[in-house]
Amino acid sequence: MRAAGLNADRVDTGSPSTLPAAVRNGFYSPLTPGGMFRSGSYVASCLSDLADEQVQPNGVDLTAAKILEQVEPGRVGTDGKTVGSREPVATDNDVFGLDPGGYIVQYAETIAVPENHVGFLYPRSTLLRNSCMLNTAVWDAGYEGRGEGLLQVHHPIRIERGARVAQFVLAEAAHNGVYDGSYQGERTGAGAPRDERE
Ligand SMILES: O=c1ccn([C@H]2C[C@H](O)[C@@H](COP(=O)(O)OP(=O)(O)OP(=O)(O)O)O2)c(=O)[nH]1
Repeated sequence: MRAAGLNADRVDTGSPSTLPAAVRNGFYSPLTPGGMFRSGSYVASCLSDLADEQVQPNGVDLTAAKILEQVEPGRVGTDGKTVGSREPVATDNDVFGLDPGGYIVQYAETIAVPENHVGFLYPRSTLLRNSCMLNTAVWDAGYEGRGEGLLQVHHPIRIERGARVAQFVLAEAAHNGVYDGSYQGERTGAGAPRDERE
């Protein structure tokens, strides 16, 4: 990620020099409060377009709006990156029939990660129990958008559009600045469809 407005949250640990450099330099303290995971209702307050059944004890379930298949190579370089083009997987009666392979899932919900927090996403265990996995990255403080994940299918599966596939959780966290990267505001623009369910 890229961070805007660097605002180092240093802590005075008073730690002896035998501690790791990150602790000595004040960037991390085992005594720093934080790392506390928030309740499902708190997480729900940071998301829009939710149904009651999506709010779980420790987080909020996200639904699959669209599933895509990558058709052109992407690029990750030292000077930037590009995402290769993808094409939507067709549905049959609103069901994605997926053969083994890698797919991109676009979530229906808009997430706004509040300051002093970091987000993590986990697959619904039913995916794992069906030989599928959802791979995810870090959700930065200040990010807002409808994100994406990598769905690995190791055995054919049928996923209905709008079905719950993942759970998003929020933990309190110190951070340096807020998210200001290229994915800020993705799929939320005015004039864009409310979501991509149709
Ligand atoms: O599984 C995930 C994890 C994160 N995000 C969102 C939230 C995160 O804040 C944003 C950017 O992620 P990251 O910082 O990893 O992107 P990058 O590859 O470093 O690109 P950039 O520097 O343009 O942000 O994407 C997702 O959509 N899916």
